[in-house]
Amino acid sequence: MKKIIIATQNKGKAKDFEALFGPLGYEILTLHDVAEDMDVEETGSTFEENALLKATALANHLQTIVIADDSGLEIDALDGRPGIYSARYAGEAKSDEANMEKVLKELENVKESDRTARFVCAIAVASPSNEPFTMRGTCEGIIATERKGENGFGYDPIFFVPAENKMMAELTTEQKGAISHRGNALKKLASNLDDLFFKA
Ligand SMILES: O=c1[nH]c(=O)c2ncn([C@@H]3O[C@H](COP(=O)(O)OP(=O)(O)OP(=O)(O)O)[C@@H](O)[C@H]3O)c2[nH]1
Ligand SMILES: [Mg+2]
Repeated sequence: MKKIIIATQNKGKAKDFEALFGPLGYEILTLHDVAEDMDVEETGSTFEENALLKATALANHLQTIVIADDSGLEIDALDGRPGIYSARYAGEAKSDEANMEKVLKELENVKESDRTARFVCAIAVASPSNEPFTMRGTCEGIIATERKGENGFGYDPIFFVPAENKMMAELTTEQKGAISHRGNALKKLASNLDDLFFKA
């Protein structure tokens, strides 16, 4: 099977990528498979900058083409926070539970019509020989007042998707891929994956 390397430590993201790329005939490898110790500091000020940092570091290390994903949740009532700090919003432990708790508390007195938010995903593709590039996908939603659903990761249990009338964590991985920020960013790539990764 053709292999695609994703520069991520996040197992939830890896699952999303598998659902998106598996049906197209690709196997997903992550940092856990190819460079267990690699931890790139996310010092950029945008999703794109951080995705490029992660992708170029691993592409240089492995001398092959790789993908990275930098993503997060922008909440309008919080002026776009947690944004690029989504993974560590409640501290360096990167706890999904603590992050959701913090968001719910900050929105305690915010009414439903003001709880609009979006997931943003920047995908970067880097290789030893070509200029790296990025693409972005988004997914609009509303922050609920309590958790619901068992699937997904991160803030999925508190992110209501009006288009599906369900929480993100109530969707299967395949359903999430069809409408998510990650899926939307990757759609732009999927049609020329073979050209990019497996040129003869
Ligand atoms: O509910 C969610 N559904 C999603 O689909 C989603 N995508 C991103 N996020 C949040 O944003 C952080 C990314 O931060 P991030 O891009 O730095 O990734 P990360 O640090 O988790 O792993 P890595 O890829 O950097 O190794 C994640 O941890 C999550 O908190 C999501 N939450
Ligand atoms: Mg990260």
